[in-house]
Amino acid sequence: MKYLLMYNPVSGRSKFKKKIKQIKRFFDKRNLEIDIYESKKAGDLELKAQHHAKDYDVFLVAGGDGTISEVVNGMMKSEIRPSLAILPCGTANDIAAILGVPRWLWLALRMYMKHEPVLMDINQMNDRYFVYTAASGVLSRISYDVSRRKIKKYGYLAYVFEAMRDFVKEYNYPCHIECDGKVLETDCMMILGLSSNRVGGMRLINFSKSKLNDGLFEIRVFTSRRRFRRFRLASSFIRGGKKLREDFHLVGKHFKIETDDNILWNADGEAAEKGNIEIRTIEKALSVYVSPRRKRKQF
Ligand SMILES: Nc1ncnc2c1ncn2[C@@H]1O[C@H](COP(=O)(O)OP(=O)(O)OP(=O)(O)O)[C@@H](O)[C@H]1O
Repeated sequence: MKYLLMYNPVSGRSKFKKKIKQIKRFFDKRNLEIDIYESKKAGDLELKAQHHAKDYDVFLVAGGDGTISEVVNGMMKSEIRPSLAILPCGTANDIAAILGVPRWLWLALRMYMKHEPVLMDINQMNDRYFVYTAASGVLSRISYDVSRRKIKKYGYLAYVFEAMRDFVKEYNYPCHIECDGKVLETDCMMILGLSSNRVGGMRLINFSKSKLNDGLFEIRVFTSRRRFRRFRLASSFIRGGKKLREDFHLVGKHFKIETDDNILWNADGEAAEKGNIEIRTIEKALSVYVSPRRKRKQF
C-alpha cells in the first residue's frame, strides 16, 4: 500500500505540523510507504490530488472540511481514485464526524490499518463536487466569512460568535425548485442541503434518513412565512433539525434551484456558486474509510 499524507498547515489552530514525525514513524514501523505533502495555498491540494490520484492507494488527508473538499474535487476529476482517509484537524470537522473518525490521531490511524474502505456518494453543485452540505441564506456564510486569525484564536467559538451576528440579519429570497419531477415555489430565508445529519459542528438527528451510499440528497427549505421566524428556525435546530409545518423537505437525486442572481451558495463550508444551481448525487463515487459503527448505521 502506498500512502500520500496531504495536509493544510492553516487548518484549525494550525497545530498539525508537530505531529508529522510521529506519523512517519507509525508508517515506517509497519513498513508502509508514505509521502508527505504540505499545501502552499488554497487550491493547491485539489491539483495535487487530481494529478497524483493514480500514484497512490490511499490519500491520508489532514485538515478540516475545506481541505477534504479540495482533495475530493481533485480526486473526482481523475478516472483512477485512491481511497480517502481523514485525520481531523480543522475547526468543525463535520466530514470526519459523519464518518466516525476519532479526533485522536492514533485511534484514527489504527482504524485505517484494521478496516477496509467503503464506497460513498459524492454530490455535485454545478461543476463543483462536495461531500455533505450545500446551503444558502441565513448562517450559510459564516464558515468562510470568519477570518483565520479569529479561528486560530477562538477555535469553534469563532463560528458561534459569527452565527449570532448573522442570525439577526434579514434574509428573504425566492426559490423555484425542481426535484425528480416535483416542483416547489416559495420565499425562504435558508436552504439547507445535507447528505447526513451533521453540519457546522451540530448533530441534526431529525433532519435526514438517507444513507451515505443510497444516491440521495435531502434539502430543507426554511420559509419566511410566519411570525417569529428566527425563533422558530432556532427551535428547529435545537430539536435536532425537526421539520416545522411551514417548511419543505425534499429528497432526491437531482435538484434544479432557481433563485436571485446574488444568492450565494456554500458547499462543504466553502464559498461555491451564485444564483441558479443544479445539485446531483453521484452514487458510490469514492472509496472512504469509516468507523465500523458508522458503516452499520450510514451505509
Ligand atoms: N497552505 C494554505 N494556506 C492558506 N489556506 C489554505 C492552504 N491550504 C488550504 N487552504 C485553505 O484553507 C481553508 C480552511 O481549511 P479547513 O477547512 O481545512 O480548516 P477549518 O476551516 O479550520 O476547518 P473546518 O472547515 O472543519 O471548520 C480552505 O478553504 C483551504 O482551501
